Amino acid sequence: MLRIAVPNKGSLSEPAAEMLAEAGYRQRRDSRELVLPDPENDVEFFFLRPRDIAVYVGSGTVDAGITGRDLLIDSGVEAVEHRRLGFARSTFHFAAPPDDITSVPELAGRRIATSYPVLVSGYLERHGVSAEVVRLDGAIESTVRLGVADAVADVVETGTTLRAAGLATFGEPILVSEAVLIRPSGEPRPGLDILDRRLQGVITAREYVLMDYDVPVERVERAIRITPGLESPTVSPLHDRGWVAVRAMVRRSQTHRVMDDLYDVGARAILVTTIHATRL
Ligand SMILES: Nc1ncnc2c1ncn2[C@@H]1O[C@H](COP(=O)(O)OP(=O)(O)OP(=O)(O)O)[C@@H](O)[C@H]1O
Ligand SMILES: O=P(O)(O)OC[C@H]1O[C@H](OP(=O)(O)OP(=O)(O)O)[C@H](O)[C@@H]1O
Ligand SMILES: [Mg+2]
Repeated sequence: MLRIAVPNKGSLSEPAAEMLAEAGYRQRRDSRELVLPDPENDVEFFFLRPRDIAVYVGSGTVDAGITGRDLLIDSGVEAVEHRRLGFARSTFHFAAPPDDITSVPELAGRRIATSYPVLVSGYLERHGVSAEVVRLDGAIESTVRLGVADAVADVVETGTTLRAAGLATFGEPILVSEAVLIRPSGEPRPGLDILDRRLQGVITAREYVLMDYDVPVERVERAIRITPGLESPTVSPLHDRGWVAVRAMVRRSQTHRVMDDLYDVGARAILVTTIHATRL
């Protein structure tokens, strides 16, 4: 049985559970369940604190885990990022009151509050800046107002929390993060390939839509240049010999541009369908 660590709380927990359910795995019914065997799929889930997951994976106690790239790096543990999962996207930034600090060199000798001390210290060291790192568990944005720090280093998604605290980011992002599947270093454990293929299937199903349309035979080559599909689009005859039907996968983010372009070359009855699952 493949042992998989899954976040039990926080921002990663719900989207991770959703992705696993879409990949055909059992879901826990109660958020207090700590272990969930899924014998039908030959896996066992362990619900753990997101911050601890890298530690369990690094030591080989579990065979794989879902966590954030920022948490993996901050753990300092040797575990391998096996696949990006495309949710819980964020950037990790320095921020401070804009009338005080606006560049990384200005952090020298100042106090920086963060929940990610290893990640931040590593960055400062690489940039030759010597500053005091103050480790706190959360609500980092409040620390400047409360006088325990001069700047912060924290997760930024929309920037709303920073703005509300009167702070502004400066410098390049310290890290671009998202949820990732991690595994112990060395050879992947047997069974990881199946989990990985299933998760990849969910990611693809989310990233693509299925597009169907009819197009006059003499314009089909032009239409297909707009929707080349993943390997090659399906072209089927219609009852009216002058037309064919085409089916292809299209990037979700491109849906409307592609429909406009198809319409312009003469395609009609353009239909878009959501994909539930894929195995490529
Ligand atoms: N607002 C957010 N948007 C996207 N990702 C986020 C956000 N907040 C935290 N994360 C990500 O969640 C992971 C941290 O999860 P963790 O559960 O430790 O903290 P949390 O989500 O802030 O939960 P809590 O503060 O409720 O304990 C990191 O990978 C981080 O990048
Ligand atoms: O850029 P935003 O969209 O505002 O999101 C970023 C905020 O979200 C998270 O905080 P969370 O709500 O988890 O509280 P915490 O600081 O107590 O962890 C993170 O730590 C930031 O504070
Ligand atoms: Mg938080």
